[in-house]
Amino acid sequence: MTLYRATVMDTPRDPLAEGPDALQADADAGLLVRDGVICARGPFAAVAAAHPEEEVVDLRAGVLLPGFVDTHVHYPQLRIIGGLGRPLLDWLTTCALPEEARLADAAYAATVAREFVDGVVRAGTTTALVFGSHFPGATDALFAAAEAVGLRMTAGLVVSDRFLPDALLTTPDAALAHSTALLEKWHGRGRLRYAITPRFSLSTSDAMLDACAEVLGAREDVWFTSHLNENPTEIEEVRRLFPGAGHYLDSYDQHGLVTSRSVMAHNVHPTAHELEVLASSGAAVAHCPTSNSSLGSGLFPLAAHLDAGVRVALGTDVGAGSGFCLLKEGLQAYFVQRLLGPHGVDLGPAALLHLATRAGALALGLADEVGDLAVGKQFDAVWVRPQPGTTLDVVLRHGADATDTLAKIFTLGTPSDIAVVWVAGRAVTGPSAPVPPPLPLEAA
Ligand SMILES: Nc1nc2[nH]cnc2c(=O)[nH]1
Ligand SMILES: [Zn+2]
Repeated sequence: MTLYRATVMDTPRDPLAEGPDALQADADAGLLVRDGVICARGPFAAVAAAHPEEEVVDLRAGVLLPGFVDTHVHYPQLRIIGGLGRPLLDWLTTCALPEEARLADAAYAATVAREFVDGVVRAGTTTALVFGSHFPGATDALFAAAEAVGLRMTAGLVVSDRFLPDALLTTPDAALAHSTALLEKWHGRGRLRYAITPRFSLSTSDAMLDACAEVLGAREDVWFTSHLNENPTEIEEVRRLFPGAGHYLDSYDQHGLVTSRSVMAHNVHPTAHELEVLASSGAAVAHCPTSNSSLGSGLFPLAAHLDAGVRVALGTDVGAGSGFCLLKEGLQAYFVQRLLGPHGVDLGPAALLHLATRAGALALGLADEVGDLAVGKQFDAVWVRPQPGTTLDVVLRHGADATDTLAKIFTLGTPSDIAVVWVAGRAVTGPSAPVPPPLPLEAA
């Protein structure tokens, strides 16, 4: 067993529903971890007195937070982060899809998979819902890389049968066969799960969405993810392609793909009826604010989602998003709501922490295991410990209170301020993390 001594902050209750007091902030707390699970939490002196023989890890020089949960990120897009200045469909054609085609090369895909998982955990993400590749071998490499590092990951083969370059297309039969094979190999293995992943309605026929529904229907515990209502031109095209659908969400819903195990990315331009359907089905929305800002997709109507009772969490949407760190997404979510003026939601630091952690765990059906640092949860955690002398280090020493400290972490924090990341009690970054084999200098 290990006894961690730290300032601990988490949000087992929802500050958006209950107000900023829902922030749980414990100065000089003791967290006792056995077999990766938190088995005691309280004032350090009390926990230490009850367990005098345990090894103590002193983390008082920083702040301990729950591991971040990224509910929307694309593995094949790591190397094209930074493609600024284009709207969605132009960006896809120019930046994303040519790079995604390169993952046909198994060696290239394996290298990118390792770079991706490494980048994700270094940013403090311990749980992620990941868009895989259009290629089964490359998606297999992603699962293997996540397993090697220990990332808690839900992912799947991305499937499409129209609109994209030929190299990225498949048929409904092949999609069914390859998805099923990957699902059978990886779903439920350690911390890995499978998600059915049609790219978006624009690139999938009704027959392909039927194939997706067949895989989803075969298992109770498999997940579904796709894109929704991101950009006005995209929405118009979907309307044209699915004349029988009442709206964009309906193009999925008509195939039984909108359930409490569905996570829909973006939803920047929803109709009232779509919000009703999302709420009544229990589906969640992955809000990706740096992506929405970079592509000029729009200002996310968070208030409308919350008023309708739709579950919302955060996603980085790399490579349209600007990096893997949920701290930056939290800050950008805050900015977007500010820019909405009276229509924006007042996102305080506690709400940002909730969106970056427990809200994601709830969206992924994992809130009994992760998302906060309560007794009984997995020890998935990040230790925010900036290098001495950095601006974050300086301002953290002058935080007025816990909320102010958290505000400073979201405002200034970057992956380089995250000193250690644990998944299920095991360090996956930091000094005691296993050293992965070196990457080749040049991709094959
Ligand atoms: N942001 C984003 N939207 C998409 N819609 C379909 N594919 C994508 C993608 O790769 N990124
Ligand atoms: Zn996306």
